[in-house]
Amino acid sequence: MGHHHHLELPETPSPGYLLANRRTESTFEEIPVIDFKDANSKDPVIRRELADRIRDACINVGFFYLKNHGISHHFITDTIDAGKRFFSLPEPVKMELDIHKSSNYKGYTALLGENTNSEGQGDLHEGFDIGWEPQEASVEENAPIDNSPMNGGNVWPKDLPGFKEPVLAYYHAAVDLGKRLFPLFALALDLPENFFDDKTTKPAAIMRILHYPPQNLTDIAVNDKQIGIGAHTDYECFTILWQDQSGGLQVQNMKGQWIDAVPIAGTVVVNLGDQFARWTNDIFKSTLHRVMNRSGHERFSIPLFFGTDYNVRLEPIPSCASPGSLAKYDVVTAGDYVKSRLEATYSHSATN
Ligand SMILES: O=C(O)CCC(=O)C(=O)O
Ligand SMILES: [Fe+2]
Repeated sequence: MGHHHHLELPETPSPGYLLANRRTESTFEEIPVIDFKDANSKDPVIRRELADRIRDACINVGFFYLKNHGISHHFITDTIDAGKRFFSLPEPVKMELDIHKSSNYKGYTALLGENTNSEGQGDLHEGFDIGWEPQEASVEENAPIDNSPMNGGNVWPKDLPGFKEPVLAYYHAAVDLGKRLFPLFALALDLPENFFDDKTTKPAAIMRILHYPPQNLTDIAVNDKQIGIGAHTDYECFTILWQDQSGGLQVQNMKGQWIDAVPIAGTVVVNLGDQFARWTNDIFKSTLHRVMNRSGHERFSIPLFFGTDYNVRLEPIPSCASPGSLAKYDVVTAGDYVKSRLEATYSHSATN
């Protein structure tokens, strides 16, 4: 037969290296700690070694702790202090910033306002959400206009002096860390270090301050449908999560066991979200996690969800596609994906 008479598998620029090397049968019992001090190294061999450790965590766990992450301690404590002052305002004052009033999911989420696991009955936390905003009003007046579904500014509490500044300072410090992580994720995927640069031009980074009241132990036994945050995966590429010392974050391994992500002072948790799972055909894991605050006291955390620009299409990258294999996911834009997940999360508390 002639050499063009039968269907040929499409050529891909890379031989599905990561696909061939994944270890789907492995599971994890603990979450690795990765030292980020090497991220500054001028030596590409050292950066490569760091990327290899990150790759291993991304393929096998989807979670890792990062130490020497570069976010100054006072940015954290000042933001938690600000959050405590905000959450102790009277409920009607907080509800003036109700997230349901905003077209782009910014502002206040009341207790039970979210239902992160669709099988749950509402999450036992309250939260305050912001997105990109320059730190000083005078700079970046010409910041790129974002016409995506998530477009729009932040809302801030009136009459709460000293709130916005520390919160924005933390936001920018965490966004800077996110910008340093993207090149390492690229390396981990055998892509050029700058692969994500043109896909992350206007940081699609949503930050939350979360407050979990202590959860009554008896209630948990009776009703496991109302926990701090129901089992879910995150929606973006990755999340930079600061958690206080209360504990309660749990991560599901491939055997379905819940592994405690025990707080480790001086670290942040980094976990992958669905955008990376979609880029990589699930070779990078977007791992299920939840929070149950059984500490007996209040718990605070600060997740920052770091996605690509909302107009970027989530297409499988060559190192994660094998010739002729079907992509696991329909290609959608990052903005449409995040918005659809947020709609589902908040729909149960919508008033219309
Ligand atoms: O509070 C935490 O530790 C986790 C929060 C979380 O998973 C989320 O907001 O997506
Ligand atoms: Fe999460």
